[in-house]
Amino acid sequence: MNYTVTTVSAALTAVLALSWIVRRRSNRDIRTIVGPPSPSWIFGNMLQQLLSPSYGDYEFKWRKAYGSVYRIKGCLGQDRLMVSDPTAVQYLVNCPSFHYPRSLEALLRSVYGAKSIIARRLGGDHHKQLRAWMNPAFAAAAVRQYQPVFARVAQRITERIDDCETLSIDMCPLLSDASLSSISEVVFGCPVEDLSADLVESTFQIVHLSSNQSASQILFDAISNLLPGWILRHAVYLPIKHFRVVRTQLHLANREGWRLVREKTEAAKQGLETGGDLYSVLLNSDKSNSGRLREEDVVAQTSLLMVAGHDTAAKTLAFGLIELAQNAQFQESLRAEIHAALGTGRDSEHIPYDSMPLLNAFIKETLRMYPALPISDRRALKDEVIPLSESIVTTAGKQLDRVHIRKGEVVSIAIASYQRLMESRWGDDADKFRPARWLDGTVYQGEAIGPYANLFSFLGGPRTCLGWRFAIFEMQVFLCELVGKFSFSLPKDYYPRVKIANLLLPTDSHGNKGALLEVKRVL
Ligand code: HEM
Repeated sequence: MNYTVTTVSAALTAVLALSWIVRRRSNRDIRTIVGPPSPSWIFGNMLQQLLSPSYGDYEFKWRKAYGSVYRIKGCLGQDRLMVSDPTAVQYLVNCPSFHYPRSLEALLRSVYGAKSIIARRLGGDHHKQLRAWMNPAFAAAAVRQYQPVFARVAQRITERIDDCETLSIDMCPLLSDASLSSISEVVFGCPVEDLSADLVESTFQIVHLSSNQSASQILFDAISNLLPGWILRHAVYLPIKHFRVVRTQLHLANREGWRLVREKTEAAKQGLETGGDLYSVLLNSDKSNSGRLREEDVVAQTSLLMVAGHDTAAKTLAFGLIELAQNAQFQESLRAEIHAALGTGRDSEHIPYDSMPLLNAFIKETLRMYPALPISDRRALKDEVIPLSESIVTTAGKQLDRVHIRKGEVVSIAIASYQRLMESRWGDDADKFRPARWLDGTVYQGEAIGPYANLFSFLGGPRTCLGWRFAIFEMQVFLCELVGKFSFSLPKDYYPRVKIANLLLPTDSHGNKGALLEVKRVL
């Protein structure tokens, strides 16, 4: 009895304390911004946003009803700003006063390591320096040289499809294995089979763990964000299964990273050819102007490149194939374009990938409708003012052309919502998958805010995705191979859905993950 009373009192005290912290931090400006009613104090609108049957069921309607800047309720009565206004999102990614929420920052440090480029974002100059070193390996000319690797890996997907005994194939594992193979060959200079099997398994386990979303996880994240950073950084040492997986990943990635780096430096010392892989390029590059990239800095990128570089591209491709399967006519036209580009007997090395209008319109439309990261939260490190491209009217009837944000408040960059803006960006049918919009002049041609096609799928500003050219080129090569050789259609009674669990995931109508397609040889 005493035990129960104590537990209930402790829980009540904790809830009151958390609600006091949240209220103390809340800001009048945000509270007067219009937004949907909240169905629950504990979860606010978060379950609608993150656990709806299909991602965007609520969010895309809210955007239409309340505009490109509106307020939703987070867990425990917290106010959150949802932003898809083009000026505002651009400001959020360029302004150094906005950083990851504490729980995400702690997670990124734990999975990728404190010295990985993504965890060094607060380091300002250090982050800039690391990017300057890594950038040349991701520049257009460098990425072009990876073509034979992408083509070889794509052929292996074909072989695996040919080996399948059933007509219906879940394309997700095939694409996931293939993108990890590309990363392994391009970044580390060896086939994925030569990497430590434990590390490969651990990488897939991390992807698997991060592709689950639940109400308790959402609440846990919200509470974590209220805790001081040092507690979160130490929490990873708790004896909990998820944390053990995270610790193992970082340990294995560091061990493998050092093995690869030592092998490459040893080979270079002996005057042996080390190849054109990214790690060799980074280790051998001449840094006479800005100091040398240390070996430990190269090693520190191993976990990040393995996890972030493969799952994003694989999921994007899976969504693209699901759309193709639902549009037989476009699929035929795309295949005809690929066959024409291949010509008679021309090998894939000579395909003019950038001059294929349907292929590139299709990739842009896939990235627009299915940004791997549909929403990205930022925490204000100090009081800030976010400018807007269009003014908004508050619940009190006041017109705002900028929004005041207080230190500690969370703003969500609504990437997927931005990519469905009608009037100012993508046209009246922005909710529809229609690659032709990129060819018929529908899309906005003005000032670009992301690195590619005015999209925000790779974010923008000084922390734009480093691998965006890599991802585009890989998708071009994989699609030419797959659509050139196979036709894709949806199995009977299969209704694809889109879920979110950190990244967007394809599922069936029962929530089972995967992209099940009927795949038939056509060439
Ligand atoms: C379709 C595929 C991809 C998408 C949609 C994508 C998207 C993104 C996004 C949105 C970010 C910013 C994350 C944030 O700030 O929260 C990011 C960062 C990053 N991405 Fe990608 N990515 C893709 C593929 C790749 C590939 C293939 C690589 C490497 C080979 C890569 C390497 C990186 C790195 C290193 C960063 C961190 C950059 C920094 O912190 O300065 N990405 N990516």
